[in-house]
Amino acid sequence: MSISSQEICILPNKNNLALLQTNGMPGNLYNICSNLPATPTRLERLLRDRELRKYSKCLNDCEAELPSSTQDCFSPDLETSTCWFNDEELLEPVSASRSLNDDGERLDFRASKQRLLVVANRLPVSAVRHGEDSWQLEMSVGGLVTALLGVKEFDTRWIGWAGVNVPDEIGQKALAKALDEKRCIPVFLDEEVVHQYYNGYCNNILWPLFHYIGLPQEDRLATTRSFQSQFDAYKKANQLFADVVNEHYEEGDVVWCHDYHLMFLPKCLKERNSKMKVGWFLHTPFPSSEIHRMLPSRLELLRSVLAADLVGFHTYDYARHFVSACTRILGLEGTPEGVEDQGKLTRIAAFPVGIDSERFIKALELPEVQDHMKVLKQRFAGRKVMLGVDRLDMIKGIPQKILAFEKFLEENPNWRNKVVLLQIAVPTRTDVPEYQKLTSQVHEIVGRINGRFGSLTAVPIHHLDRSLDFHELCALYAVTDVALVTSLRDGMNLVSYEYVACQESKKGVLILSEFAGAAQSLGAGAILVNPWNVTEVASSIGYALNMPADEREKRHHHNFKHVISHTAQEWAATFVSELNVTIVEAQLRTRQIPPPLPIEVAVDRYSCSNNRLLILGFNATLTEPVDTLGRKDSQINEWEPKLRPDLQEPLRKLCDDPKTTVLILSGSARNVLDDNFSDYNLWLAAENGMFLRVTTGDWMTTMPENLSMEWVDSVKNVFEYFTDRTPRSQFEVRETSLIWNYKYSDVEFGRLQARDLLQHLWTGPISNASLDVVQGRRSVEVRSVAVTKGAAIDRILGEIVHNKGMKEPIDYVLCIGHFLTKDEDIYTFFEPELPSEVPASVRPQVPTQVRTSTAGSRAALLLKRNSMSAVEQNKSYSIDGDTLHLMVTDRISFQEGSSVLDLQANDYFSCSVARKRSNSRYRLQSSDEVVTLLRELADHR
Ligand SMILES: O=P(O)(O)OC[C@H]1O[C@H](O[C@H]2O[C@H](CO)[C@@H](O)[C@H](O)[C@H]2O)[C@H](O)[C@@H](O)[C@@H]1O
Ligand SMILES: O=c1ccn([C@@H]2O[C@H](COP(=O)(O)OP(=O)(O)O)[C@@H](O)[C@H]2O)c(=O)[nH]1
Repeated sequence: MSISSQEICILPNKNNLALLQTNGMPGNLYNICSNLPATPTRLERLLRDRELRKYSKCLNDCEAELPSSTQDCFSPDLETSTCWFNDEELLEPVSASRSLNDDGERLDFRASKQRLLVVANRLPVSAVRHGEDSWQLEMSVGGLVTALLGVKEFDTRWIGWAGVNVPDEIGQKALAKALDEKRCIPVFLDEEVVHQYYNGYCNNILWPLFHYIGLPQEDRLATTRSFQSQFDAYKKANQLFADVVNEHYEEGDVVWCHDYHLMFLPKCLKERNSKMKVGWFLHTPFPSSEIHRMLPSRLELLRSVLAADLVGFHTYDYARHFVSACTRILGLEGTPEGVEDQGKLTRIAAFPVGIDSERFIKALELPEVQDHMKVLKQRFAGRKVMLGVDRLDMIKGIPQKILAFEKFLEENPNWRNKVVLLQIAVPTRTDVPEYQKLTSQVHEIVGRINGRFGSLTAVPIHHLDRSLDFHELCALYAVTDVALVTSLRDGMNLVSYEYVACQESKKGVLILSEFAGAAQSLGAGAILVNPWNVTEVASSIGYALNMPADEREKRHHHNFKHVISHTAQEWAATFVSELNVTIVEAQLRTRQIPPPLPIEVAVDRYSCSNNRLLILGFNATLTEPVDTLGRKDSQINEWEPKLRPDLQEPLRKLCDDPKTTVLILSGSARNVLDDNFSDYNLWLAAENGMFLRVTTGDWMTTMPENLSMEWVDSVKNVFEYFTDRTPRSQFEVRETSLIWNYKYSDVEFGRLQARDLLQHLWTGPISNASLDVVQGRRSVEVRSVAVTKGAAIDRILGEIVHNKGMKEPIDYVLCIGHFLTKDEDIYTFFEPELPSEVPASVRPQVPTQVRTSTAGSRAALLLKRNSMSAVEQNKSYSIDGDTLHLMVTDRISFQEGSSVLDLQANDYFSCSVARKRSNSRYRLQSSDEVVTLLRELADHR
């Protein structure tokens, strides 16, 4: 067969090949291409990845059909790579993705597969020892193994625990060698660690909690006492996993950590190598933050997971719960993208797992499976068969299922000899007491019901306490009439997927718990039930058994389509692709994060200068950070920001230094600045610079004359409405702006209300006004477009220069603040490297490194040192109540060769405080660092 077959896929020709290559594909698909013409959006990148995956799969499919003679002509070294496990053998060779172009030239598209290190507590095989250095490997059972066995697109190695204690070196070496053939790498855990980490912390604490069973109740004191040692063992075990990963890691590898056993792993890995690409996926539900809050180690676990680049869950609900836990418990910012902490974004998303459906569908044709099917059909001839396949775990709701079946038999005597329930209950975690109790409980119920409804020749429930092999399982899935999945909570539940995959001919009915993740994907075709409602489950059994063929067909068709298109391969490829994209995005984003302020340099330049200007923001710069988590009732009274007590002394020293001018530039109202700074010798600029005073003088306004404030009343109405409806929110009416603040309210409710409030504003009072709506972290502010700190600064400077009678140009500027983006124009105002827009005719002559103004409105900066009268001539005053109005016009005459600002590039320090992204040159993490900085400056006169 020729491979140019267009029905199968679009094969590369010279043109689209060129396109792939210019995009850096596929050879360097996962490396950042610094010379990309334009940065594609995430969607574009993901779509491109998806296309490439389809494309590469297509090439593989085409190749599988190549005549051997065609295959032979490819170079043999391309054939050596091996791929991930297949069903029985675990390993199979992988072929290269190759093709011919239109001109018959051979193209090799098998980009070397990306190396993937899968790290999970359990390896896909469990080891059984047969002698000092002899091991037998058996497949492990569980959804995680099933899901990951379907992953074939990568050059994968699996790192995990082999489920056995191997204390001796000979045994360890022999096991490592046996596993190596299966591309598995063991992590050796000693018995005590396993007991405390796996049986204890993982399966007795995290597992029940994540499935809403809560923390152990019975022996509360013992659990409380052992909690810390179990958590210590958990961390130790995670570190052991990290050590093995580090040993095998190669640059560029993707490290994919799995499940609740390894929540600490992302942190361990990133601490050692921050460049490692780390993803973490949870196979269980992530519960509501109200449940997660109960965990004594709640903070540490969340923080460790957030060290990953990408965090994945089966469903949107679990992802939502996780984000909510991070906002409520850690006080971090949840965004549609994920969770942000100090500028670092951890992407959070849903990636519903699937199965390798083809494996199941093909297996049905195998003679062994056909034989099993025949035996089963004969064995249960004349009866309908219902199937349950679960690990014997309390989350699976096996007792509830059996009780519902009992109720059905009770209420439907006509069905008593006509239906049977086959329940496969695979023993699991048998060392944990809760699981041992469950086994006896289930046996007891089954015995009672069989005694009640059984006869000499038949029983209604066939209960098996063991696992089945793959062929037996497929046969069971194929011949049964109804599958009954009644999990009380379940991350996904792959049994339901497998059942659907095997029912193409019989079109059996799936009864599925609404508390399984699978309900979100198979809910349309399944009968959804609340497993706690035994009556509902019993009647659903009746409905399923009596369902007409056409309805069964429709329902099955719906689900079958989903199962064959949402496969394990697709799941893994999407996750890894998203992880790669996330890394690219993070690198693009870090470009917007300024570097930390080099405090020593800032201090050094300060001490070398003669006329310094310090511009300090107030809120979150000179105040204590708001502790959103430890909100105490008393704090609600502290709406007004307060200067940090530890800043009083350094600030006083700075203000009293004749070589230093301090300007507090804040959005706050005048009275707030008066209350905090009246005793200092400095300048106050309130309401974003619209009001100005030196503390020895009166307030004056720098407001532009034509500033319209007609909108205030209508915006006030909207703010009042939302304040009434949002507990602990508050609004403030300033003279030039209105601000609604919800920093003490419930974060999520506050954010919802803010969204709603914006809608009201945009569609109502401000729709035609020349206003800006500025969204802060926990606030919404409305102000006139003309009101910004950068717009006010030239007028302020003019007044300061004049008032102080400065004889020397300002040769050092430090401008620090937790400013809104709108106000960051203050940083650019002083930026020496910006091109000048001042007309050449009026531009003064300045040394080359010295800044020149960027706009005519910055005229005050360019005042001739000795002609302060120029300011005088262009200034007018008027008095309105207690406010002195200061009007500075731009009609200032310049003289060549001098300036009030003689600022070299390295004497200018713009610095954002506690902002994730900023246009400032530098950043400080919090006001604590501001304290350090100001103390240092104060000590250098
Ligand atoms: O290895 P064990 O401790 O005996 O437990 C077996 C596995 O159980 C859990 O599986 C989950 O993963 C499935 C696939 O994503 C999902 O469908 C199911 O709902 C989950 O319960 C556990 O998360 C795994 O770590 C265990 O290996
Ligand atoms: O005798 C058995 C019973 C179950 N399974 C497999 O165990 C997995 C169970 O996954 P599921 O997601 O339903 O639940 P989990 O056990 O992971 O909680 C499925 O892939 C089953 O095919 C198996 O291999 N042999």
